[in-house]
Amino acid sequence: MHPLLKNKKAFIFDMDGVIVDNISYHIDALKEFLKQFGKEITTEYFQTHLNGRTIQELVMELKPGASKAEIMALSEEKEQIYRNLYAAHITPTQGLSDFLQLAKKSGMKMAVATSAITANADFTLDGLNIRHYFDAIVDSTMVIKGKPDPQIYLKASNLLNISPKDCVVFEDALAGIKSAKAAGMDVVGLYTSLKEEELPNDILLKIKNFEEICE
Ligand SMILES: O=P(O)(O)OC[C@H]1O[C@@H](O)[C@H](O)[C@@H](O)[C@@H]1O
Repeated sequence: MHPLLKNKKAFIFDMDGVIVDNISYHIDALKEFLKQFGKEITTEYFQTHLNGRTIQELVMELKPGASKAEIMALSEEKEQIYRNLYAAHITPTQGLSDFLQLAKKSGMKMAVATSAITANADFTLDGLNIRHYFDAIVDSTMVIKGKPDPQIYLKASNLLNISPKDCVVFEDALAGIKSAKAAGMDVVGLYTSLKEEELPNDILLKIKNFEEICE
C-alpha cells in the first residue's frame, strides 16, 4: 500500500472513470441521446461541464418543468444506451482487483459514491462481481444534491462511520474532485478521463491506475 494511504481508515471510490475506465462510452451514449433534443456536445464540453454530474440534472436543464417520473424515464433512456454500448467491454480499471483485496486485508472500510443511477451501479458492481468489497454504496438517487456538492461523499463517510479527514476519495472528474474536497477529504486523482496535467494539483496523488499504489 502506498505510504500516503496507509494511515487512512476508509477508501471511497467514484465509479465511472475510476472502477471502470468507460468515459468514452458515456460520451457516445450522451451524443446519441441528445439527438432528440437537437443538441450536440464536444468531448471537451463533457469533461468540463458534465462529467461526474448526474444525468438527472442534465435532463432537468433539457426539459425544464419535467416531472420526477419524466426525469427518471429520460435518464434511464440515456443510461440504457450507455449500458448497451459498454456491456461487451466491461473491465475493471487496471490493478483494481488487487487493490481492493489489499485494502480489504489491511482492514480498510470501503464505499462507492457515484453520480450514476442505481441501474448503472448494479450493472457495474455486479458485472464485475465486486459488490462484496464495499461496506456502503451510495448512488445519485440517494442524495438531493449531486457532485460537485459534498453531500454524496459526506453520506458515504457517514454510512461507514469514519470521519471525512480519515477518508481518501478516488476520483477522475473535476466535479467529483470538488465534491470530495468540499467534504474535507483527501483525493487521489485518476487520469483516465482527463490528462494528468488537467487534474488539479492540490490533491494527494495522481495515478494512471491502481497498479501504481498496490505495493
Ligand atoms: O463518476 P461517477 O460519479 O460514477 O458518475 C457517473 C455519471 O457520470 C457522468 O459523466 C455521466 O454522464 C452519467 O451518466 C454517469 O451516471
